[in-house]
Amino acid sequence: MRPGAHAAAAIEVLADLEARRRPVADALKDWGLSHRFAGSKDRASIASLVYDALRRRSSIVWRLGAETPRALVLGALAFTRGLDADKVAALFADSPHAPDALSASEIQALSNSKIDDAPEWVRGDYPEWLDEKFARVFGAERAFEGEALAERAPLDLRVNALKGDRAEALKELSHLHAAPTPLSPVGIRIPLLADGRGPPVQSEPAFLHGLVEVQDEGSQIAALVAGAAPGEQVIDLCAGGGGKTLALSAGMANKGQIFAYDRDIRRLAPLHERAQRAGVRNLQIRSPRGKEDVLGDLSGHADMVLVDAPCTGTGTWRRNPDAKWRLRPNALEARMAEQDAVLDQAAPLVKAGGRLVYITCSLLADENTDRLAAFRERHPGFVPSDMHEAMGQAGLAACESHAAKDGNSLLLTPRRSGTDGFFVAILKRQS
Ligand SMILES: C[S@@+](CC[C@H](N)C(=O)[O-])C[C@H]1O[C@@H](n2cnc3c(N)ncnc32)[C@H](O)[C@@H]1O
Repeated sequence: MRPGAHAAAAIEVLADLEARRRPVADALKDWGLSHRFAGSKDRASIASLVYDALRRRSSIVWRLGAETPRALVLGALAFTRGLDADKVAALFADSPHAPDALSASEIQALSNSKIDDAPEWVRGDYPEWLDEKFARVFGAERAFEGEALAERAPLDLRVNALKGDRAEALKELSHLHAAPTPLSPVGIRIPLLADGRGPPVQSEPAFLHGLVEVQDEGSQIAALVAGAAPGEQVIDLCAGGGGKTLALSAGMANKGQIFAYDRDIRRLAPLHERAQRAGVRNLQIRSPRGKEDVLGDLSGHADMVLVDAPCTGTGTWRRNPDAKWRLRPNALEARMAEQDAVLDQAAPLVKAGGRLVYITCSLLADENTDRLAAFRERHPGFVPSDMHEAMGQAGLAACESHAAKDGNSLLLTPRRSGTDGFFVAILKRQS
């Protein structure tokens, strides 16, 4: 397929998304199934164009004065790929399967559009209803934070200390131009391919024998700050597929015990095989069993309970650009209620003197500092720990500038730390 045909296909996929309001991955998959002549490179190019269009949706609509799938693709080519109007016009004329030729008004819009006087939510490419919430956290910087959230995310790996060290992993992955990440001492970054995809690291021997795992640097930092130490009793209450569980186990050098739980047994399922590959030997997976309290025996038992809470995922929009346009106020309300519930569930599991680590991949204060303040009113025996101290102990002195002014939490963002957005706070149980 020629690039013009890729553009036409991207327009089709965006039209399907608009008509059926569903995740972009589903729409792309269906397109692939009904166009079997398209090879994997074609499908990757089409997906990359669709994702770029979604990343910049509101600024493209503002610049081109149209909200059609065609306008989104034109805007993605011009404003994220830097093609001038003549190059876009040539691309639209390069194949019989390309979209219709550019009109004079489209050429003019691509050549002259300006964005400087647009409101923050347009420049920052996030939904208008979130502007007030972004302003609360980022003030006058919010459009810049939004812009960074609209960039492509890097491909990061975590080196598994149970299997080897970073120097070894860098050597094994040198053909992929692997380099250390700037902040996490166990992080490796792999450059993306030209079409925005990462190379297939999951087929690399280093991955297959458990030396590396795919994990964003922000997620690595959140797990490192939690500071699971050898010999501790740790409960990972929202373990999901176990990204943080595996990182905690590596920090514990397989000594002590981790109990991994998630209320959704399907999410936990991959952890069994991942833990085996990673050489984890101190893990008990506590799968939910109907109404049975499978953590009942652990009341007051844990040195640490990690709550990697369900959230809106606003910090991960670089990886899921369609999610930002699908997010609605009622979904935020639902996540907040879940966060309160899971924090209440965590509290009695922590032993006196132990800690509760609260993590989200959201940037919204409603899901972060507000939830902690509400929790502390319900559970006055928990007090905030100093994040500077936690980061120092975790070998993350380079992250200290990302601590909140009061030192009680940490906020990472693509703009500030070059990672996905993560919020972390540690509460100590006094009584
Ligand atoms: C952000 S995801 C966890 C990601 C995972 N920790 C990782 O690093 O890969 C949040 C998880 O919380 C789970 N969850 C939501 N409410 C819960 C609850 N009340 N108890 C336990 N798990 C819950 C969801 O099923 C979801 O898997």
